[in-house]
Amino acid sequence: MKHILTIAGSDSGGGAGIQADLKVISALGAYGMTVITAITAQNTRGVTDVRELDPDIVEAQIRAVFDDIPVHGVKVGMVGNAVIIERIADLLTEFAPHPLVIDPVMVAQSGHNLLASEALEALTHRLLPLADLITPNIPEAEVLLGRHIKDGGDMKEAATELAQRLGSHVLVKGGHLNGPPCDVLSTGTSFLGERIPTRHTHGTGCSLSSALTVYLAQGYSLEEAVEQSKSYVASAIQHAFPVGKGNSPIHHFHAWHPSEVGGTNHG
Ligand SMILES: Nc1ncnc2c1ncn2[C@@H]1O[C@H](COP(=O)(O)OP(=O)(O)OP(=O)(O)O)[C@@H](O)[C@H]1O
Ligand SMILES: Cc1ncc(COP(=O)(O)O)c(N)n1
Repeated sequence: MKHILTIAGSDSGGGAGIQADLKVISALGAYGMTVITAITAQNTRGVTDVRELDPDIVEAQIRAVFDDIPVHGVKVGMVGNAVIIERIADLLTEFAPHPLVIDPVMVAQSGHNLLASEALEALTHRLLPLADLITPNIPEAEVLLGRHIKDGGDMKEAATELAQRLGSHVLVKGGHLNGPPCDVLSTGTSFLGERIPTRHTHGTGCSLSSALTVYLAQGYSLEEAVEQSKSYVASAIQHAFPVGKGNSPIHHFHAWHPSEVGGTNHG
């Protein structure tokens, strides 16, 4: 059983962030550990408040895990601000865990900012270069590159250029473009899926990066890990059921408890 650590923000609604990560890690047969960087007051309708934690308690959590428990893979999600980023980067340099998957979370699906604007510099120069794999969605890749991405060709160029700049593999996720969702890896491989017509996709990005961390830790190749993770997330979207009045999370434990209402356009 692999031990996987997620360093991310808490989502009180249970659909994204630390809560989604822990569900994915457990559903895919690994042991999950958590370092919380920020607490969000959040539900299926949006984020109403955010508190970033003191970097000392972020550091204490990371040290508590690494001092005692073998870590077989780390995923990083919402990191909040530059001071927390610097601290995490120092500690990940010290402990050097692999695989290290970083989801450069910037804005929640609901539109709330999850990364301070002054933190971009620290993210790109201190944290992202430590990653084995970075998983930006299209708006995040646009911010990292400083240009617009409008189609599959642009996504391919973006993945290759970011990989060269940051010295890691990059998976640009295509959920935000119209049509069948296609994710593009910096190795040149594209992963085409079928678009499931539902608004219940809260936490898909968090879930994909957690799944990638587990599969890579379990010894899958990069391409296999993307294939498996995409297929897991697609099934979880397919089985999503409404839990609130807004955009509900995906169903992480669909393999054990298939939902009867899961599927399309409900809610
Ligand atoms: N409606 C959909 N049907 C099938 N797959 C989807 C759908 N929407 C997104 N995906 C897939 O889910 C994963 C996450 O993609 P997306 O581009 O939405 O990332 P994200 O914006 O970080 O996620 P989030 O929506 O949680 O912010 C990708 O593998 C993408 O292809
Ligand atoms: C704590 C936390 N981390 C990440 C996300 C992004 O997920 P989404 O884009 O699905 O809102 C979020 N909403 N909250």
